[in-house]
Amino acid sequence: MSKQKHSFQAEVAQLLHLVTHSLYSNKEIFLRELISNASDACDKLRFNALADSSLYGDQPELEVRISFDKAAKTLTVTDTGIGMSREEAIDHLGTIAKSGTKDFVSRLSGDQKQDSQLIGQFGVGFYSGFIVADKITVESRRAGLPAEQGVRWISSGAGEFDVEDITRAERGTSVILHLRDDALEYADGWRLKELIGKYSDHISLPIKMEGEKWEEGKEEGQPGEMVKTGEWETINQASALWTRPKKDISDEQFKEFYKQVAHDWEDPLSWSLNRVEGSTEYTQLLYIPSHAPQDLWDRDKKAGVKLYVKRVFIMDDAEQLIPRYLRFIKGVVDSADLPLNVSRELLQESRDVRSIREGNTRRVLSMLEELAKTEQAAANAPATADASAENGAEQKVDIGSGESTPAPEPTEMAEDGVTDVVDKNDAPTAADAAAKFAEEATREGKYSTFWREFGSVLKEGLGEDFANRERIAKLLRYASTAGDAANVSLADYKARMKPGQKAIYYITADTLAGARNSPQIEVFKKKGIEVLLMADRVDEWSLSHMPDFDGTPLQSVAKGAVDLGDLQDEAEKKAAEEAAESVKPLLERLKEVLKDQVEDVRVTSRLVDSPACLVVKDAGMSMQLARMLKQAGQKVPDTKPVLEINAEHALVKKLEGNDRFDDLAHILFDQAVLAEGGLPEDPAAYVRRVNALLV
Ligand SMILES: Nc1ncnc2c1ncn2[C@@H]1O[C@H](COP(=O)(O)OP(=O)(O)OP(=O)(O)O)[C@@H](O)[C@H]1O
Repeated sequence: MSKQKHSFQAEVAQLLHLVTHSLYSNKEIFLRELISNASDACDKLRFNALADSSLYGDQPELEVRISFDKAAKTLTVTDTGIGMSREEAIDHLGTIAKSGTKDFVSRLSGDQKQDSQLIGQFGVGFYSGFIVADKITVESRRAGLPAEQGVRWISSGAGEFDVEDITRAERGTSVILHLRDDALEYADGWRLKELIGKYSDHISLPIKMEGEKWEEGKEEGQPGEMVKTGEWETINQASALWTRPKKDISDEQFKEFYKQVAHDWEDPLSWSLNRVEGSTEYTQLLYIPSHAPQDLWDRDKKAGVKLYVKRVFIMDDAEQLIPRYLRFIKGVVDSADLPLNVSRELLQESRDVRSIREGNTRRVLSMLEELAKTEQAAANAPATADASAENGAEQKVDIGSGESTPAPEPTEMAEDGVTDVVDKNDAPTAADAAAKFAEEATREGKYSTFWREFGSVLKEGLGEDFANRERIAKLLRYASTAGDAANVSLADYKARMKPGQKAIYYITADTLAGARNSPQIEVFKKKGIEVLLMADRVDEWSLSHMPDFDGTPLQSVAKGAVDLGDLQDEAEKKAAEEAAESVKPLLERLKEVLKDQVEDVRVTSRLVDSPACLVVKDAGMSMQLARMLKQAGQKVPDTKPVLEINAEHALVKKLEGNDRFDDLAHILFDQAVLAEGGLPEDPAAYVRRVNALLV
């Protein structure tokens, strides 16, 4: 087929524009991205060849070659991987298949600072070539196709690309970058070797470059030069990182490996490498990222743990290896026991896989406990204590058996992971944004960073992982009435409980401000009883799976009548009983007027400044959760709330004998709905009634 012009998918064109404009100051990452694609392509071939070894043809080696031509101003990355057919080149290099891309591009604002931060989190893969090249030629042949079915793809990154058929003797792909004049430093052997060492040393494939040697000038006075020897030399260590002894792996290498497997630009918060022996044998290298991906809330999103069997890549995102509530974890599991031809279906049934998943879960929980402990220790330490701990030093867990408690290594100062920021236009860049993020993460403490980014997902574990519920419970953090911080653990709360207090009190609302100012907690505030404030969508659901913590029941203050038990003195109890008695006729009248809206009307001692509030029955679903489910289009049982009134309040006292009783009763109810975060059923009627009072 002859040459054909194609247009990029709209999002690709937009992304390309941003890539070349926003990532300018960290341009060298393009090499990591291209080598990483080359390595993925080799992994894919190796995997497909398990079923069909003829795919190797007469070219059994899997390798990456990097070459450059100073005179032609080109840099070429060639791999002997799976390659691409014509259709694949059009599809894969002209569209972005990643989920969340549309959403991602729609969030780009045109503001360079914000956008570069977003791009940094998204990862740009192949397109990063355009940071240093004004034209890219890709030549490829898919494994198994004849030489005449090669393809050439050419684009200058401006909206269109050309595709034509070529004859290509070798299987695999060559990406030829036509370097921009300000990127000629990458047509240099030393510079390339330095970058390969920095970014790709951990890749298990050999990355080769043609050797060079110094040759003196042939005639007197003529300068000497480096000339190519024609021999290809392997530049990297070419052994999978997780197979090396821990002591031989530097922090930089761990971080680089993370960036490759997670497609992230920022350093991880923590990692753990372990060789597990026992009934099933495997190596796990797990990372906790430092920020949430775009699609964290997609519960069907595949987990980010890659499966290898005896060093052979089997699949990305093997969801069976990690429970869903830990879907943010990235890394690699290399099993010694699973068969090479293992399928996703087989994984579901495998006992080995179950025990790997349990081992991974325990390991991640240990890593989180370690982060929390370090942060707590730093917070408790006097100001002069070990500065490295306060600075959010790296958290690493030593290699060892999977069942051992991970021992943190001696700590070092955290690095920002960005070494070469050359800010050309004074504009903030992805690298700046990453550095700023790292600085913030350091300041707030790593566990707090983790909690801010992933806490809501971890909470799902209360309902999903019964066996580890207690460990998860200890990792929970909430805002509370005791202060402004949102890092109160249940253990902290328990330690501060008042004498006689029998429950851990909490309230859920649509927002933290709503929870903090809720009438339902007035008496708690007055008495100085701490209440945990929750505004996460998963809070109520997750807590329904945790009736108690460490033997103390958890009690929603918005459910059931408030019973402060021993926290109320005799005089208070007596006053409450008397008040209830005296307003009985009023309650009856209110019940009659509001019978369509409420289940019951009763007097409460929980209110101090407000006239009324709404609660649900003990086992009922909170109104907030019911609202949320309704919004999500789900069926919710039609239960009515209970209206509780404050017999001491002037408005309530005014009700008695008032000739506008019915209107006031409705206003009282609607205001309680508003205070709880809802909307009156008939807002216009509410406004009319209030206006009638105002004139
Ligand atoms: N060297 C290569 N050999 C074969 N296919 C390739 C090669 N480079 C890219 N591709 C194909 O092009 C697709 C797009 O590559 P790109 O780097 O943009 O995204 P990605 O690798 O899927 O994701 P990421 O942005 O996370 O790296 C790849 O998924 C792959 O199918």
